[in-house]
Amino acid sequence: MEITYTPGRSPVPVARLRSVSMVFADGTHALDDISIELRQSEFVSLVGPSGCGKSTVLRLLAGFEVPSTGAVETTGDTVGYVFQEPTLLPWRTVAANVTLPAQLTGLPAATARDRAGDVLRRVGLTGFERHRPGQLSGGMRMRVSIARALMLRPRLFLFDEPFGALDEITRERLNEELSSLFLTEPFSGLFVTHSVPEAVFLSTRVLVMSARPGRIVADVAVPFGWPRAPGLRYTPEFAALASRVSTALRDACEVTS
Ligand SMILES: Nc1ncnc2c1ncn2[C@@H]1O[C@H](COP(=O)(O)OP(=O)(O)OP(=O)(O)O)[C@@H](O)[C@H]1O
Repeated sequence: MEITYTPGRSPVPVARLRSVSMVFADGTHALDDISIELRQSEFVSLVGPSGCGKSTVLRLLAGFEVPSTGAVETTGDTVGYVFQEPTLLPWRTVAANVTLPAQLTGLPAATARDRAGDVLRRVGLTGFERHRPGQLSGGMRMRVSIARALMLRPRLFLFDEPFGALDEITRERLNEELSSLFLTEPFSGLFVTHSVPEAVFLSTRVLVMSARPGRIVADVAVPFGWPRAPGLRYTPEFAALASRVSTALRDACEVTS
């Protein structure tokens, strides 16, 4: 595999939250003075207790929400968003689901077809173009969802716990595929997960959030090289780093509970 850059080493910011607090209309205080910077070619995971505001961070970066105080800054480039549910249209084929964003943005049909073939190949779904979502496994449906997001060539890719509902083996395989994709596509990723091993395996950096209202309580660099072999998970270095993240997470839960 050809790596065209050094993951995590660029100083160029692609997205920032600056001292952001978020209080919803019903008074729920979701985020408290949170600052996050995501740089080019970084893949950052966000872990934290349930309800601490992880999805809110993604929604702010996507522009779906406006902060109560503070600033959200992005480059304005295309954003890809992958949700926990694949959210596919059941009556459309795989190819027709994947080309939907291209249709909605007015990409010429021939370009969309070519690009769909390319992104489906990248997620290992060549040959399934004519299948409907109901004929696919959960992991395959999630691959379609990722392929659909790739269609618009996002520079900023936001993942809201996309593999949480999958079995362990499928999840690990998709982690490996996503990490390969990260090396060949020019996006910066912010990945929400409840799984510490998943966060460490995928990331150049892991951010740990406190319980609500969410704050960043730890910023752990992941120094492992790329590409990442599946066996990395069984090394003492991996276990030590996962343990650091888990400890920070446990401390974060205990401080506020
Ligand atoms: N539109 C909204 N109005 C009111 N409260 C909201 C709204 N959206 C989210 N919240 C609340 O804000 C808090 C943070 O929600 P968020 O979904 O960001 O947490 P999360 O860390 O992603 O949770 P989980 O890990 O369980 O998915 C929660 O208490 C949630 O109930």
